[in-house]
Amino acid sequence: MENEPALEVSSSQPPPPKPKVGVAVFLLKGNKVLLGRRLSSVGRNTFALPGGHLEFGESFEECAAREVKEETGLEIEKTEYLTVTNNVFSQEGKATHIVCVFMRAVPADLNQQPQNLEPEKCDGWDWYDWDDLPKPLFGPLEIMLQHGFSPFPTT
Ligand SMILES: Nc1nc2c([nH]c(=O)n2[C@H]2C[C@H](O)[C@@H](COP(=O)(O)OP(=O)(O)OP(=O)(O)O)O2)c(=O)[nH]1
Ligand SMILES: [Mg+2]
Repeated sequence: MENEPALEVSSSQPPPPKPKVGVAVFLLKGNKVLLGRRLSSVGRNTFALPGGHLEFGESFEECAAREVKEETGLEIEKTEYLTVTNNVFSQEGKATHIVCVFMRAVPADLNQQPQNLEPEKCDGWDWYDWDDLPKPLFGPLEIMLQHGFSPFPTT
């Protein structure tokens, strides 16, 4: 058997950053959507959907259910894929690249109130009328809306 080429010993340079995969969930109740004001460094003080990063081996639906449960305590159902966006931005001098998968879902129990289970990341969750959304929205969300995106099913 031929010898494997010797592994190149890396120099002191850190490895280049890689894109991450985010999953964000339009949780819908009538004409309302669940939003919370972010306290995380990315998009601080802007209103965003519940969501987070895809874990190794997870489906988009599993990630959506896990993140919504971790952040709000709500169980979701009728989870469906909507769209994907490619977000490259610079935050506090740090380049960030996130491919974000947007899902929609409805709460399993319409009477269950969202809880703020990660208060270090979010100021609190509330339902907002689609026609009267709070400002400012998280950048990637704002751009989608400016392009006329709607998460509601067309029937
Ligand atoms: N939560 C959320 N993330 C979004 C939205 N739009 C969007 O592009 N993303 C992207 C950028 C976020 O940095 C990325 C991951 O979400 P996140 O920032 O809430 O992550 P997290 O700390 O809750 O998750 P984790 O690292 O603990 O898994 O998804 C949105 O409306 N809400
Ligand atoms: Mg999150």
